[in-house]
This record gives sequence, C-alpha cells and structure tokens, in this order.
Amino acid sequence: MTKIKVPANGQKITVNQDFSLNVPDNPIIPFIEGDGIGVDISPVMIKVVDAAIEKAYGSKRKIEWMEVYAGEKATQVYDKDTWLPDETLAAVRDYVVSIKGPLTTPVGGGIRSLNVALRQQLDLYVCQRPVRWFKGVPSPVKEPGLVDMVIFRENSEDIYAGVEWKADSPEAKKVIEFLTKEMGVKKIRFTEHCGIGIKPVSEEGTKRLVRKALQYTIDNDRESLTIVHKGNIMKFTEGAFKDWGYEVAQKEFGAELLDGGPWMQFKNPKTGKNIIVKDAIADAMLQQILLRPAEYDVIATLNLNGDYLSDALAAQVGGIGIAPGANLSDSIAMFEATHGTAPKYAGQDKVNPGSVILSAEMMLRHMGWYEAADLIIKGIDGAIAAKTVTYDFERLMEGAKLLSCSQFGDAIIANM
Ligand SMILES: NC(=O)C1=CN([C@@H]2O[C@H](COP(=O)(O)OP(=O)(O)OC[C@H]3O[C@@H](n4cnc5c(N)ncnc54)[C@H](OP(=O)(O)O)[C@@H]3O)[C@@H](O)[C@H]2O)C=CC1
Ligand SMILES: O=C(O)CCC(=O)C(=O)O
Ligand SMILES: [Mg+2]
Repeated sequence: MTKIKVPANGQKITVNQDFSLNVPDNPIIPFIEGDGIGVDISPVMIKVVDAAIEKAYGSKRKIEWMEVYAGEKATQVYDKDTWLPDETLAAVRDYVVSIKGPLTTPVGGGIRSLNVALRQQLDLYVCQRPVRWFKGVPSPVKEPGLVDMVIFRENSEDIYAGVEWKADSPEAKKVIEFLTKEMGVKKIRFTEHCGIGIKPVSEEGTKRLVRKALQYTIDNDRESLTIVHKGNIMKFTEGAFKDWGYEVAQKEFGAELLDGGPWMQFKNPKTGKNIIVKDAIADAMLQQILLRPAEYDVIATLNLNGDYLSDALAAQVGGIGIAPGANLSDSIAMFEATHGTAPKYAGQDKVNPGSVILSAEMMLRHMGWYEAADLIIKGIDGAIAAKTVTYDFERLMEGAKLLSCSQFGDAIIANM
C-alpha cells in the first residue's frame, strides 16, 4: 500500500563509499510531521527552511518535501494498527536525509517508542545534541553563555532499548527464575510481582559511538571529550563503556595517559592542539554542568544518561523548546527535536518551533548548505534580540512581545 507521494521534480541525495553525500539542487527530503505539537511546529520549520534557501540561493536550490507517516497520523492514513509503516522506514533509508517531529510514547502499557524503533531499525547509533546559548534567551543560570557542549548519546543499546518484561508475565518469571536458580543471583530484593529489564552495552556499540565523538572533536577543533557513565555501580555495562571509550582514544587516536591516568591526551592531527579525554560519573556530571559548565565540551555517554543530560543541559540555555538533535548512522541522518509532543499545547499554534528549526539548521549543514543554515541562525538571533518570542521565553523575559508559533517563524524569516 503506497501512501507516500514522491515529488515529481525532486532528486534523491546519494551516499558515496566514503559516506560523503551527493546533494542535488532539488533534493527530496522526507519529513514526519509528528504527534501533538508536530502539527504546529513542522509547517513552521518547512516555511523557515524554504525561506532561508530562497534567500541564500534564489531559485537555484529548493527542497522538495515528501511527507512520510509515523505515529498517530500513520494510524489515520494507513489503518489503526499501523504506527510505523514499512514504506516510511524504506523512504528514510533510501532518501538518506530526513527530519521528524516528536512521536508519542504512552507510559506503562501501549506501544513501544516509535522514536526508539526508528533509531534501532535504521541503526542510527549516534544521537547528536548540541547545546549552546543564544544571546538574550532567558535562563535559570547566571552565565548560560558558558554552556557550549555537544552530546553524543549512544542510540541503540542500554536499558533504553526496552528489553524488559512485565511483572507476573511468564517471561519475567522465567528470567527471574533463571537468574536466581541458575545464576545464583541473590540480589533481587522482591522476586514476586517483579518487572525486569536488561541493559545490553557492547564493545562494538560503545566504540563506534566514541569514535564518532572523537572524530567530531577533531573536525570541530574542540578541546575535550568527557565520557559520562555510572561505572562505579554498573561495572560491566557503564564501567565497560568508560574503559572501551578510553581504549578507542588510546588505540585509534594515539592518546596517552595524562599524569598517570585515567585521563588521556592526544594532539589534534588537524590543528596540533591538545585534546583531553576524561570521564565523569553521571550523577556528579549533572552538578558539574551547572557549576562548572566551561570545563565540558564534547560528551560521549550511554543512551539513558544522554536522555537525561540533554534535557538538563537544554534547560540551562532556555529549555527544550530550542534544543536540536540528529540521529545518525554512517550514511543515514534523521534530524529531530529534543522535546516531545507536549500534548496540552497541541494544535494551539503556541509552542516554540525553535527546536525543530535548529534541527533543520543542522540538516542544512549536514547537506553542505551552509549559507542557508547561517541565515537560520541569523534569523533566530534577530528574533530573540528583538524580544519577539514564544510563550516559553516571553514568560521569563522582561519587556518581550508574545508571538505564536507561526508568528515566531515569520519573525525568524524577517530577521534573516
Ligand atoms: N523524540 C521524540 O519524539 C520525543 C517524544 N517524547 C514523547 O512526548 C510525549 C510527551 O512527553 P513529555 O514528557 O510531556 O515531554 P515534552 O517534551 O513533550 O513536554 C514537556 C514540557 O516541555 C516544554 N516543551 C516541550 N516542547 C516545547 C516547545 N516546542 N516549546 C516550548 N516548550 C516546550 C513544555 O513545558 P511547559 O509546560 O513548562 O510549557 C512541556 O510541557 C511522551 O509521549 C514522550 O514519550 C518525549 C521526548 C522526545
Ligand atoms: O521515544 C520517546 O517517546 C522519548 C524519546 C526521548 O525522550 C528522547 O529521544 O530524548
Ligand atoms: Mg528525551
């Protein structure tokens, strides 16, 4: 069943063997509108991106947007049980670069996360979330400008992958019986009525993530990489993540122990400057980012830590309303907002579209369309400087003018 309408005038982005992209002047970009506030933010994102491209390149370049479906909209377009159609997965894979709005995951029962499913099924193993402050954005901290970090969150493993069984299910009972009877585990406090989850963390999954983070550190002339883990408690998962992370730095990037270790250092082959590789335990890291943010730069961490850390850091620079992100494999890139579907605001033309717009800005850079990406930054800078902002900023800014979601998009365009 084909519900996707392929634009007649566009062309596919293709990938070379070295994973570089061939981007035509009229690439077809699949987009998932998203549940909840997806209906508000996605059209605004498209309008802003189209305006930036037109301003940068005139009629020479244009994105041909192709709607593909997931989440609640897929259940309307296909049938009530189809949340993630095969043709959506195929389109995201074939067209190489895509963007999505947020998708709902019910708490407790119901469907498993479609966001996690997309990441797993397309093996988008890096979740890259840059966090920096835009001048003028209201923040709960004294010096938000000190926050300039890029999180590399492992996106395919960990307890977050959802290998778990419900309390009292035959599966949970079987796993608990195996652990207590065959493995001699005595540490499960209550073996009756007990849900159980598994936390897989592999050498391959860890190393490919840390490798990407280190390469980014080199390519972007950053000062340090911090491996964030809870390895004191979860020794063979989070602790192993730390050890494998250092091993990649040492064996593949030539890092050497600093003052006897465990921290390491190597020279950036492109600039000759030193890059420090260090680690921090996750709970302490959550206070470090508040108290000493200037000391942290690129971060490599596990899936769940990265989820917590990215929302916490976003709050320091104005909230998840403007925190962007990308899900990446070596060849496929799917850009997405950091926030969720914020159901209480759905359809009200109210929320901040900044997060998905800045995700699109990352997408344009990924495509090599730097001039259009720069215009989006200029537009956002200008709209914020003029104090013309959505409710989330307006409620914290003195003398600001409250704009709707779509009006904020127009303000970005007016300031390009
Ligand atoms: N990648 C994805 O698709 C994600 C999906 N989700 C899913 O989204 C659903 C809702 O999750 P929930 O925990 O409520 O988190 P949300 O991120 O949806 O919302 C939490 C709060 O964050 C603020 N917020 C979120 N988006 C914006 C925005 N664009 N502009 C301004 N403020 C914003 C609002 O704060 P305030 O109330 O202060 O105005 C909102 O109430 C769940 O089903 C969850 O699984 C969650 C995260 C990511
Ligand atoms: O999949 C979900 O519903 C939540 C995802 C999430 O919180 C995230 O990707 O940061
Ligand atoms: Mg999250």
